Amino acid sequence: MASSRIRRLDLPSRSIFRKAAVMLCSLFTPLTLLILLTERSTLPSPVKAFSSRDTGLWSELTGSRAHERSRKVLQLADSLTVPDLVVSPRFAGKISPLGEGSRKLPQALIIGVKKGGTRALLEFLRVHPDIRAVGAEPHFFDRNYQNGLDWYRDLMPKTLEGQITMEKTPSYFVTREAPARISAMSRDTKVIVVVRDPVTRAISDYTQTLSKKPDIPSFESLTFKNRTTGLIDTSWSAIQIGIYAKHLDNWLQYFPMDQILFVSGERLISDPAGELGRVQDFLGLKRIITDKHFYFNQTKGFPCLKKAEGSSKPHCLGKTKGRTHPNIDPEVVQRLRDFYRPFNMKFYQMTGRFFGWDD
Ligand SMILES: Nc1ncnc2c1ncn2[C@@H]1O[C@H](COP(=O)(O)OS(=O)(=O)O)[C@@H](OP(=O)(O)O)[C@H]1O
Repeated sequence: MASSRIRRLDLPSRSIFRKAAVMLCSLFTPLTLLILLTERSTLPSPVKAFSSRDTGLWSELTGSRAHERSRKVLQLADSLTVPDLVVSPRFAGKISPLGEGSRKLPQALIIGVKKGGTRALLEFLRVHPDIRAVGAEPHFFDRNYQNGLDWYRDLMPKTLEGQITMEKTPSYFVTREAPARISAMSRDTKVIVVVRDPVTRAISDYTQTLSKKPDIPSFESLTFKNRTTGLIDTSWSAIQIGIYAKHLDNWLQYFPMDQILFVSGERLISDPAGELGRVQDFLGLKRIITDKHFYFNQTKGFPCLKKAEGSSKPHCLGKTKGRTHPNIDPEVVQRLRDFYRPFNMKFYQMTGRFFGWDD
């Protein structure tokens, strides 16, 4: 009797529990999916798989019907990596993992230079709770401008008031039309340029191309128009990009010097916290990223993050960052040093900062 009473009492209570469980599941499943899909990630490597330079994807995507598709690819590239579910304690209550806030056009851009250390700077900056950045390179102001500002805005992560939206595309610095276009978006845009010794930058650039096309001619033969006369081929992009003073001249037609920050690519490696301090000041942010965030990884040979954004694990940049460079004929290196010296001097004068590439 007792047992049959228990069974009678049990049946309705079990069904109530089952109903409650089903209700909870149906509530939490879409919620979890929403959280996973809403926000973006931190790790650069899968994102880089979509980089136009790496895959030639953009040439496929630039047709008129293709821009919606390309926007989706960039958004997918961002959502492919680890979702940003860990909310900084400082931000608890301010950030909503449900994706509150709105997408805004960037207020600050890392515009260059290619192989200067732009990925390291962006990854380090993303640790700051007041910075939200796109992981992939949108190439809006050079290759995708025809897609329009709404397309561009749609690529951006959602931000709350006070947060800064950022992206990095290193080719902007050498794109003639970029400063006018960025100024047309907003005259107040802050731009950051990571610069590195133009000779090592050129070798780094060549190393990247060589890794994709092992059959290209040697660095030495590409450097010269005529090896006997020693005439440098300034039309080779690896050389051209390093004439910083010339590119900067173009930017100064549209932006005052106090809206442009130059980060030393060398110091970003030897003293990341010091350079990050300057960047945070420039962006008007509290100095939250300090030397406590970095450690030097002996195996990698570079500073790495003790904790990446949205993660509790140490994080170094991927294998394509910090490659071993081929040995270049020292005479060619010297010739390049002589070639760049006057342009470097002009650049130091223009920026008011001595970068020490000509010691
Ligand atoms: N912390 C850290 N870890 C790894 N690599 C670092 C770091 N800081 C700066 N660098 C230097 O960044 C160089 C690559 O520059 P970019 O990220 O601007 O390259 S790219 O234009 O986006 O392809 C890359 O150039 P290479 O050494 O020639 O590979 C690095 O020297």
